[in-house]
Amino acid sequence: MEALEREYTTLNYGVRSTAINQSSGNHKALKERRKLVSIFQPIVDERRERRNQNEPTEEKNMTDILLEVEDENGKELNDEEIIDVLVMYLNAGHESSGHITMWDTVFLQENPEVFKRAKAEQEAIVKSRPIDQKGATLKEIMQMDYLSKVIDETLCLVTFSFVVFRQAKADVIIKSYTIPRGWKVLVWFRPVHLDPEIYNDPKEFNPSGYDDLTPKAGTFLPLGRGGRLCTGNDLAKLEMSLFLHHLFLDYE
Ligand code: HEM
Repeated sequence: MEALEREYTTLNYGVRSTAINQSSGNHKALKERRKLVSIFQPIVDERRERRNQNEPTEEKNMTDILLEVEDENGKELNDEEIIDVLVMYLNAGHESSGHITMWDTVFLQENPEVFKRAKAEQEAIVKSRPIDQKGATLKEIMQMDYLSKVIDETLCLVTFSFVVFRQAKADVIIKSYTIPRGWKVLVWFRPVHLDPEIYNDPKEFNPSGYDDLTPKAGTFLPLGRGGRLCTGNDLAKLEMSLFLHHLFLDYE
């Protein structure tokens, strides 16, 4: 696991950098990616072999499912495609929520009033819980209104995925500038979240700012938008809520 984390760290440093030369972050990231592929390949080989031999597996995992899927013409994924999905999911699903949770704890520590209010909400939820209930339920998580705002504010302030890549499918005109069809575009999310015309005091950590706010389309982007919206957005929020729920209740 530690070795995987090291490879991912280098990959992440270079993933949004420009391919300038052999010592650039981008070049190193591609090198680390090849290492990750070589870590995943034997896993895919082993699972494929089991499948070919019809060997029962104790537990079906994501690799097994990816080996099974077919498109509308019955075409299966090849090894490269399967490994691509595995590399991407581990990265997208692990680093991001861990990072934001870390920032949640930092902002909560720096803002004792917010901490107090968020803790009180959790304590109230637990108070009205049946005595024999173990752990938080989904219904309770839906009631964590203030905690949800704490997480949204952290997501916004940090904007972990600060930029995404797109390619213009047609000529696009924005404020008299033309982005020609086929051009690659970097879409910067962070300046949107830090724009004082959209958010009051955007650099302040203020979860209550969401009390009466219905963000206008395209102004809340920490989890992306449109067809490529983060597939793990609900899972990420669930993970972060559960972590903070236990942090508030079990630690001083
Ligand atoms: C706080 C946590 C997270 C943040 C901030 C985050 C952010 C994002 C953003 C901004 C995108 C859009 C990228 C783009 O438009 O090109 C994205 C896509 C994606 N995320 Fe997340 N994510 C988080 C957690 C997760 C988790 C937990 C998973 C999976 C378990 C996940 C899986 C994915 C996948 C698969 C995509 C690609 C979707 C596609 O291109 O169709 N993410 N994420």
